[in-house]
Amino acid sequence: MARALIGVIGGSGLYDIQGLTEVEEVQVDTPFGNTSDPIVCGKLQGIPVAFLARHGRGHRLIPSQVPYRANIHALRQLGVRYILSLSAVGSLQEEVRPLDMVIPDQFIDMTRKRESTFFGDGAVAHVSMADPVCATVAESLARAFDATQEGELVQLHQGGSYICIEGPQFSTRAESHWYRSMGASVVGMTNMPEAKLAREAQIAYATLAMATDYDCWHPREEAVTAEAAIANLQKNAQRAQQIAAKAIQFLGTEQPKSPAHTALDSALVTPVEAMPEEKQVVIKPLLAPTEPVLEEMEH
Ligand SMILES: CSC[C@H]1O[C@H](OP(=O)(O)O)[C@H](O)[C@@H]1O
Ligand SMILES: Nc1ncnc2[nH]cnc12
Repeated sequence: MARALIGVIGGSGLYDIQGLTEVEEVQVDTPFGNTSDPIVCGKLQGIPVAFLARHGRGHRLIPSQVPYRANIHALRQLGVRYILSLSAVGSLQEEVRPLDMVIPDQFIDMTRKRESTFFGDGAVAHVSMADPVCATVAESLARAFDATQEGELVQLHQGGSYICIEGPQFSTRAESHWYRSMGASVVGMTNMPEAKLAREAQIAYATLAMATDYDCWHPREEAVTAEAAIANLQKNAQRAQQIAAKAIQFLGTEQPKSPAHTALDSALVTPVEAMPEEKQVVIKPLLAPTEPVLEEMEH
């Protein structure tokens, strides 16, 4: 099976990754069925990458229907140690203007209808979500933003909370004001439980969030529509590709250690041998060492 070091999950408006060579599409078998779309594996500047369109190519899946567990399990099976998530978001703060980019360092999970763990059914673990974003992956995105800047007005905001709603409807005005009162920076519909599952899979995760609108709280701006959000996202799509490529280069050459890589060391309560056999099939791949991928790359 193709192996990858870095996974890129492309959100709204980002259905492929440019510049991949040695491309191979794979349908990974998972205990949770199919991924959102076949995973596109290939190399970017010699670094093995796996790209997954979160909503499928053609944007067929609403946020509640994205098979988050299948997606993360499949990426882990491919050997992925770092995930770059690319996402459209609404801005909840005046200074985060539409077209600006944000690298959140926190998430608030307001989703209600999603399977959000690999555990249960005879296997118990409690991973820490105190710092849900890998600081090193976030840093690689920030460095990539700086390295690809061409004097444009797009600003990067480092840090801030991404509040994840169930969707697919956008928020009511009352909700939007409420999220602002919580101090959240941006609102989206997909990064939870994705980030939780990445942590359970011991994958370092960070998001490049692209502000497309002011949601519906702003006194002088129109309430968001999907049409307007996607139009603004498309203005940033090329830049997002450049940032992702550069971050992949940094991560691929530096291969930093992340606390996420050992998240289960202090979290696993049930010994693997005590788990029911069908559960071991789910959990063992999350515990498997990823080092062989790195060794292969060095030769
Ligand atoms: C079309 S705007 C709303 C849509 O875009 C975001 O998705 P993603 O994070 O995959 O870019 C947002 O969460 C909604 O699903
Ligand atoms: N205002 C908004 N709310 C939720 N998800 C979004 N994605 C882009 N804009 C959004």
